[in-house]
Amino acid sequence: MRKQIVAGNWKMNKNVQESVQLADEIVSNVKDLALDNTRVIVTPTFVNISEVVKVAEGSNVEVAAQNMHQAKSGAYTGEISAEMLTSLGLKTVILGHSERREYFGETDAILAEKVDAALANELEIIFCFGEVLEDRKSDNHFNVVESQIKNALFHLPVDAWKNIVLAYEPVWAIGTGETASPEQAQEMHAFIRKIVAAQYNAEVAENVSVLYGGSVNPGNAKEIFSKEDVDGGLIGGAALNADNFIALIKSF
Ligand SMILES: O=C[C@H](O)COP(=O)(O)O
Repeated sequence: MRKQIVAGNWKMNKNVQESVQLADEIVSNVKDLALDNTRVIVTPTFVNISEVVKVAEGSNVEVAAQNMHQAKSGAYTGEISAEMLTSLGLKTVILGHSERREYFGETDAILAEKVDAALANELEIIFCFGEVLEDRKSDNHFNVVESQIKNALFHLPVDAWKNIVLAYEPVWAIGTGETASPEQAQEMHAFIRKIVAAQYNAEVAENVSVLYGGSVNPGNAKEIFSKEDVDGGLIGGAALNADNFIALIKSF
């Protein structure tokens, strides 16, 4: 049975004290929840990961990274390798976020390399993709999503998929307050499962968790998460406040 996941992407927010405080509030609130089939993940910015790892140690809150470089090591000023993440005890990295694609020029080809580097280091990947508004308006959203997934992930062997989580994030819904309707999310998630099944098999498609991201908040999460093919969310703004984040975890 695939896992439900609530992952908070803190993006470039919170200094070290604020990160520790937020992590602390989340850890102490999540501690008493029965999370049989739900994973809770927080992703602080790189410089705050170590401190947040200390707070989350021994708890049911996982810490992940927002990005990594594809090279093993070397002259890549300002970058972080997969091995650096695993050396902190991390097990998961987000790749392909639309902000990385838009502001840092991450192409499908670069993302395929990052995917390979992460998996070579036994990191699980939360792989993000999603269409921009023009694609949605011109009814091109399924093609865009299919090509993003295909170009970065379909070269992988079947067994690599146990380390893949998919996150559909329509760009027009990120940080805008405008969410995809639960029906739009369900429609896309079902499509994603269909193309994964066609490329691999029904079991891979059934087992992969597919998260929705884009203006999820405590007011709309329940309805979105209740959809058959929606296995949770990748949360931005609402993950920066412990009460909101906890409410989302309780929304299944
Ligand atoms: O990674 C998270 C997404 O970009 C969603 O961000 P948001 O919840 O602020 O719209």
